[in-house]
Amino acid sequence: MADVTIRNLSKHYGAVEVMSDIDLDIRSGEFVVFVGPSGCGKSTLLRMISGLEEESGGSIEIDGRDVTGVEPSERGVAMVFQSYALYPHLTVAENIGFSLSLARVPKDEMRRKIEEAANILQLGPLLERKPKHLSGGQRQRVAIGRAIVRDPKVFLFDEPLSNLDAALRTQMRLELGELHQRLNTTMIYVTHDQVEAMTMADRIVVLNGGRIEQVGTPTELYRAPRSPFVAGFIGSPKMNLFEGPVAEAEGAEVLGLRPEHIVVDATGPWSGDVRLIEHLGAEAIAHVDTPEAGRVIIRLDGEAEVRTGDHVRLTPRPDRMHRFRAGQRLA
Ligand SMILES: Nc1ncnc2c1ncn2[C@@H]1O[C@H](COP(=O)(O)OP(=O)(O)OP(=O)(O)O)[C@@H](O)[C@H]1O
Repeated sequence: MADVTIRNLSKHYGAVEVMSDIDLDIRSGEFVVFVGPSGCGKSTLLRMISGLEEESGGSIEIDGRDVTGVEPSERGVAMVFQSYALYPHLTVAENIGFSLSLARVPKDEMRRKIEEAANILQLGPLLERKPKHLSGGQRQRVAIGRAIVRDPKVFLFDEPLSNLDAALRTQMRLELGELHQRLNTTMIYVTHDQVEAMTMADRIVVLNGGRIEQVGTPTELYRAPRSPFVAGFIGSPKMNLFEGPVAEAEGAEVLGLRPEHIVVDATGPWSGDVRLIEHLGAEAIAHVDTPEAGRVIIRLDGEAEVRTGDHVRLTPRPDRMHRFRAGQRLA
């Protein structure tokens, strides 16, 4: 368990600054997810916390100790990579225990730690297998086991589920959530997938262009996105964003409505043609062309009697309207 405190952190490669002004307080035991589009800097930030990437400016504290410039192995962190990075010639047990054998941990203790990790991750029966005889999900568990035996103060995950199929990803999300509850250790997790962020995080850090856009719980980001960028990035399907009124001095407003806040209603003020419906079972997503607001996406009950080609009337819920100006949320 450890706090992670980041102050004024920056990173440049030569003359190119890819990250700046990063201030972040991660609390002990929190599950924090860094999310953002490709190239926003989430891996760079994680790698700076791990020590794999050198900080260009600012500081990082882990558990009250300034680790800026400290070697990765001395920071008390363990990282799990997307690629698993397992040794093909070693068994599951040897892979999990690799760092312990390097550290010359006594055999008994090593065996106990490997078994403990294997139990948590349900790898017990597979300990003597080589990685090539494991499924993708099992390999990822071995990579996590290797992190667990190191007893880190902070776990760092870099897109660990990206190579798994959709069903397995969902299952591993749950398993990681349970692992976090069980170990109660600070975990920092990088993903470009906002669904992963929403389902797993205690708090989400949204990054954009090397800066933090917003930090908050999934509900906070969903209910009160601070910028049109966060509004469009968090939530699936995306929030509908429209051009709003233009005030002479302040410029144009951007208005936003979530798909569930535009409802089909025979007396609604908007009208539109349904161009496409995506049926998801319990709900359906309709894409509707309206003269009033252009193409809007709405969320329907799965049993709603709406079909492609239908003409519908819609009511936007004014109480759920988000308003932004100059990239910032208006009260
Ligand atoms: N060694 C490097 N030299 C120059 N620029 C780099 C280097 N490594 C990363 N960058 C740049 O830094 C920025 C952040 O990269 P980073 O890998 O952290 O993004 P990311 O958000 O993790 O993206 P992705 O989801 O695609 O992995 C990018 O613009 C990238 O091109």
